[in-house]
Amino acid sequence: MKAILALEDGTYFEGESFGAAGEVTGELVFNTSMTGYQEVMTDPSYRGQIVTMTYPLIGNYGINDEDNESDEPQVSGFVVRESCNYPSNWRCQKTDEEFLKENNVIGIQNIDTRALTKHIRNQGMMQAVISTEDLNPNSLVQKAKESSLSSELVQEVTVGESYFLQADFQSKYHIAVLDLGVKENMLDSFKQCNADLTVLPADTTAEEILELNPDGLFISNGPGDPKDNPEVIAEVEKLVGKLPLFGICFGHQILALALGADTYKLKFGHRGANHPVKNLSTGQVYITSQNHGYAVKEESLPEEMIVTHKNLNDDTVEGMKHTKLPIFSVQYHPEAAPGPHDSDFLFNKFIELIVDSAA
Ligand SMILES: NC(=O)CC[C@H](N)C(=O)O
Repeated sequence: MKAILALEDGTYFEGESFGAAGEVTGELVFNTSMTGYQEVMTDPSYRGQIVTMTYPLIGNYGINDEDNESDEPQVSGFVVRESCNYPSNWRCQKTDEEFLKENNVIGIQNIDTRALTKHIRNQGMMQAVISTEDLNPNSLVQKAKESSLSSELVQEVTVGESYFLQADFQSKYHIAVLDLGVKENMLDSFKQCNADLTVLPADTTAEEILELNPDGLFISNGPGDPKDNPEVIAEVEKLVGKLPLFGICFGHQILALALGADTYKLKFGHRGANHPVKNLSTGQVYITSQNHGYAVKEESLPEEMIVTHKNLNDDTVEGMKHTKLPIFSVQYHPEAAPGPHDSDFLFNKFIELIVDSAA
């Protein structure tokens, strides 16, 4: 079945429907990871976005029940050059197309994803629409223009009720997790560090968090513009100086805003599994997994916050820490699902910070 991908600037691409039929709008972004399409599809940070995979063959090892980063696919739409109909892997349970179809996610294939990506790199991220129903490019461009990224994406992905998770081995620490769209693999990473977790809805207040008496608070990844969440930022601000704090990606941005700094939107973001990040104090470079469209403004950081990491591609802030309090955060994804495991140790680093600050 024919499908069209149309962008708000008037550009459009004809392709073939794959996954569910219908029509969907979203912010068009690209991801350069060669593997990990299942983790990308199910990462709640992609809520509201149409994701283009730049690697040309997607789906070749299929989909399994274990690698999801959340309960369902989160992307609004999925764009590929070619989806594989005959995946081959011992863990494979279904094809990517079956997965999208059964979860009602609209995909499009046979797209020149190289040309599309170059276009987004030049023009920046923008709203787009995929349709199998309306095949009139002019009307589709109009629909893309009229759409916008929702400001309530966190409410769509956060947990309804808090829940408890036990550490994989001996329980030694208790970490409160502010779930703004948390990826499963972040929870797994903490569980492997002897941490019990209480996962909390995004509207949990600072008082409620303190009542749990946790050893620290982890602020998770999440979708959309961090500034669309003033209530969350205000509650995190109240916890500065009260608990050890660690933020990843969206959590890093929320933490920066809570400390009085500012964030801004990047032109086309960082989404992929090989972004080089430099630790400014050791000079060591890590290859990191990333997925973000916003970043922290370096010059807006208060004096007590220092930049610890920078992206070697564009010199943007990738990590920060407080000079006196046990607070640090990174923009990249140490849990790396998908991606390299260079930065796994950061989960343990938070535990060490908790131990040190209690001593
Ligand atoms: N992975 C994330 O947490 C993404 C954070 C934020 N939504 C951004 O795009 O910058």
